[in-house]
Amino acid sequence: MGDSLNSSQSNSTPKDLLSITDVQAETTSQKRALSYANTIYLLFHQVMDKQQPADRVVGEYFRINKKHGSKDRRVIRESLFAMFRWWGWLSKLSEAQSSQAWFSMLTATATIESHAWHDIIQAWGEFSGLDLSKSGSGSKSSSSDGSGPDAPSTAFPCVSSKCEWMNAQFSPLKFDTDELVPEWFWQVCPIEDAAQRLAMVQSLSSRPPIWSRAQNIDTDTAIEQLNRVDVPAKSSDYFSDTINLGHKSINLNGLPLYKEGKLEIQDLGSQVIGHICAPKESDLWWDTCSGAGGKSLQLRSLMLKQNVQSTGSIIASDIRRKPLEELAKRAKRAGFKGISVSPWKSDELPVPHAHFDGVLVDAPCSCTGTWRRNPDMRWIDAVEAVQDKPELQLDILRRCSQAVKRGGTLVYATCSLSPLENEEVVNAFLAEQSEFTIESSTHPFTGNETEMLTVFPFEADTDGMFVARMRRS
Ligand SMILES: C[S@@+](CC[C@H](N)C(=O)[O-])C[C@H]1O[C@@H](n2cnc3c(N)ncnc32)[C@H](O)[C@@H]1O
Repeated sequence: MGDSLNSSQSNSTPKDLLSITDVQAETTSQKRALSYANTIYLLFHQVMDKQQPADRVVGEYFRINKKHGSKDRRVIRESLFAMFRWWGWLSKLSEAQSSQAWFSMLTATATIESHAWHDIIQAWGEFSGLDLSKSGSGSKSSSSDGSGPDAPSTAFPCVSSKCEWMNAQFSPLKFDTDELVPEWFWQVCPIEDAAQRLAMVQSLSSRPPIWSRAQNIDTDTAIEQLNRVDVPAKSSDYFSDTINLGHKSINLNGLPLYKEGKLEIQDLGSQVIGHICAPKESDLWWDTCSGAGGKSLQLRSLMLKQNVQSTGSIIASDIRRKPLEELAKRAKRAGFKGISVSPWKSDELPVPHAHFDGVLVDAPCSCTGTWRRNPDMRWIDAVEAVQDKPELQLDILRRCSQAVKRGGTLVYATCSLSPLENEEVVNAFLAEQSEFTIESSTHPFTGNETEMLTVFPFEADTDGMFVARMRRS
């Protein structure tokens, strides 16, 4: 049994452990491979069986199991998250319910993701009994110890080539790219065009980079400072304050720029929403579902970019107190004075009616647009995650719209890719509220002029988002 399974997992039932009676680990690599396999198995089942988000499960596991070094953490974390990305295919291998099947899944995952820990992958391959020569695999990347960044994989440049490999390797089983997301996703997020459908699967099967925003600092200066501490930061083609921080995880608290409030993590797709709000420097905005204030901070930063003496301000509200406390910390770190909080205490507005130049409703939603970062959610959630939301979304939008003053702006946004939570909610609202009309906007990534704007993840390597801007007459 792998040595990763220590006393911290003692309340796990035996069925939580991989039963390895038919595998003999002899070499050091084999022993480590076995240990990783056990840990990944345990974490995978904790996520799937208990429906707990993988991020939280992994975070908690490493908090308790401090003995893991950085390579262990990387192998376990990346293998686990990769398994959710490919679970639509791997689940077909799991039907055998044997330890060999688990090793086959680990080997297939590591191979199609071109992971760098070759000694471990080789051991998993040996335990699985797979004949990897069958499908001409053998993608290698530059780092053999798993500590460095992976070289880009030339073996599997796209999801179709990965699919071909699976079909060749595991024949007579059949694999199709559409299966990488659950069937219900296509029902509530229909895409007719085959090329777009493939692009959607391709993006949902890969991780976006870490996107951030420079605030209170010139973007080029921020990028220079980040490059000096080996963060591969670069600008984006779309917004002047956006910084792409690459794919490697970063210790933000070790970055002076972050500690000084000059760098905020915010996905580029999410940044589109602030630009569609387009607040003027002296505006008063209400961020109605602010969470920890990603958009509040962006709105304030956009005001200050127009005028450092900006007199504008933002009131942030949420039904949860903790994120509002976090927002207050972030605003303090940035030195932003114009942000205050006003929590929701009931269905009554926590702010005055007909008072704001702009109201942003970044509504609670199914979060299907964030599946690239949380690949487990597609298997934990069911279609109800989408179908349950529109009634609440329309209710929040309806109530919050009362705070918009005449001539003011109302923006509705979600990180859902489903028209049920997006266009249909906005259309239902417009049908009952004749004072509001929709305004068209330019999609920043496609250049299309459109009334309601969906940011698809494949357009600019982002999360998926939706945003619509309305005006009160
Ligand atoms: C999509 S998140 C907001 C993300 C945030 N705007 C940001 O940029 O980080 C939706 C937020 O709506 C809040 N929420 C849920 N139900 C709500 C309700 N009935 N009224 C107001 N806020 C609600 C949630 O607590 C959550 O923080």
